[in-house]
Formats: sequence, structure tokens, C-alpha cells
Amino acid sequence: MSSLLKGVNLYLIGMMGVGKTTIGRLLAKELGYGFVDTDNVIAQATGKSINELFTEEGEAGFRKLESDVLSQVCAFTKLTISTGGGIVLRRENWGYLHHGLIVWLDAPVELIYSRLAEDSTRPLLQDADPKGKLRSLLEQRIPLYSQADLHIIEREGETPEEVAKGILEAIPSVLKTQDSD
Ligand SMILES: Nc1ncnc2c1ncn2[C@@H]1O[C@H](COP(=O)(O)OP(=O)(O)O)[C@@H](O)[C@H]1O
Ligand SMILES: O=C(O)C1=C[C@@H](OP(=O)(O)O)[C@@H](O)[C@H](O)C1
Ligand SMILES: [Mg+2]
Repeated sequence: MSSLLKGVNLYLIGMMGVGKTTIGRLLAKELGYGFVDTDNVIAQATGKSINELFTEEGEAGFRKLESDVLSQVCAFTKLTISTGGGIVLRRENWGYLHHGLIVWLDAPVELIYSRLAEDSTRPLLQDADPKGKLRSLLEQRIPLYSQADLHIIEREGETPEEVAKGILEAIPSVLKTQDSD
């Protein structure tokens, strides 16, 4: 399986709660790749939670840190990189993402909401109408997520392992060069 991508990095993009962090870790294991989660790197580097960074630096400050991390990790190979849902917003980030294979992990808003309803670690969902916020964020971001190489739609009840398996099975269909050895 590790020869599938020939060392090319795999980037997971998509809305918060679709499972990028959870599934990225599984994919890295299957591929024999290293695993990086951009939010975790930011939290480790700053010693602050994502909530604290949004409060203290604002979303713009957080986005700057996110771009810095992405620019650093894309210099490496053999990585599965789980991004934060808003990484698609900055145009400069696409120059980094396109160094690898980009997978848009997608799920219905109802499913995402059911996973995050009790979760207070997503500052953008600390809103009077979190479900409405998810819908409007998704609507704004669909044209951006659509630039991914691969679009994977999760079904309700699918386990992270099943989603990861579906991604691995779909990858050969989007590889630009075929393995000739
Ligand atoms: N396929 C799945 N089925 C059920 N729960 C899931 C699934 N994928 C992720 N989760 C749960 O949903 C929440 C959000 O997952 P996470 O990996 O943090 O998503 P993201 O990084 O995209 O925000 C976590 O509690 C995680 O355990
Ligand atoms: O969608 C977003 O703008 C965000 C998603 C979060 O990451 P996950 O997508 O891993 O939840 C985190 O980066 C931050 O709360 C902002
Ligand atoms: Mg995450």
C-alpha cells in the first residue's frame, strides 16, 4: 500500500467534524506514512488551544499560523496531513496543498452537527445557531473544497475505518501516473 502514492503527501480537507483528524491518522498507518494534523502542530507550537488562539489572535491570526505550518510541512514527503476546515480560505494555501493529493472529506450537515453538538473546541461553532453556522460555512466553502482531487462522501453509520478504506480504494482512480514497475 505504501507504494500507492510513491511518497506523495495526502492532504485531507473538509468541514470541521467530518473526521479529518481521526481518519488521517488511520490512513497514515495504512500507508506507512507520518501523520500531521495542522491544528495539533499549531497548538503544540504555541502552547495554546485553538479556542485560546481565536480569542487572543482572532481568526486572522490563527489563519496566519495555519499557513505557516502548511508551508513547513509541505517540504516533507510520505505524510498524511489533516488540515483544519478553513485552510481552503487562503489562496496561498492552495499552492502548498497542490504539492500533494487532496481529498475532500464530505458529510451531511446533520451528521456533522450530531458529532459536534456537545463539543466546545470549535470556536466558529460557539454561535446561537451552530447548525445554521455550519450550513453557511459549508455553502461558502463548497467552491473551494471542490478544487480537491478526490471527493469522498461519508454515509451515516460508516466507521472511520470504513471511510479510510474507501479513500484508499479511490486513490488509484485519480493518480496522474500509473505505476509501471
Ligand atoms: N466515521 C465516524 N463515525 C463516527 N464518529 C466519527 C467518525 N469520524 C469522526 N468521528 C468523530 O467525530 C468527531 C470529529 O472528528 P475529527 O476527526 O476531530 O474531525 P475533524 O478533524 O474533521 O474536525 C470526533 O469526536 C470523532 O471521534
Ligand atoms: O473550519 C474551520 O474554520 C476550523 C476548523 C477546525 O479544525 P477541524 O476542521 O479539524 O475541526 C479548526 O482549525 C478551527 O476551529 C477552524
Ligand atoms: Mg481536525
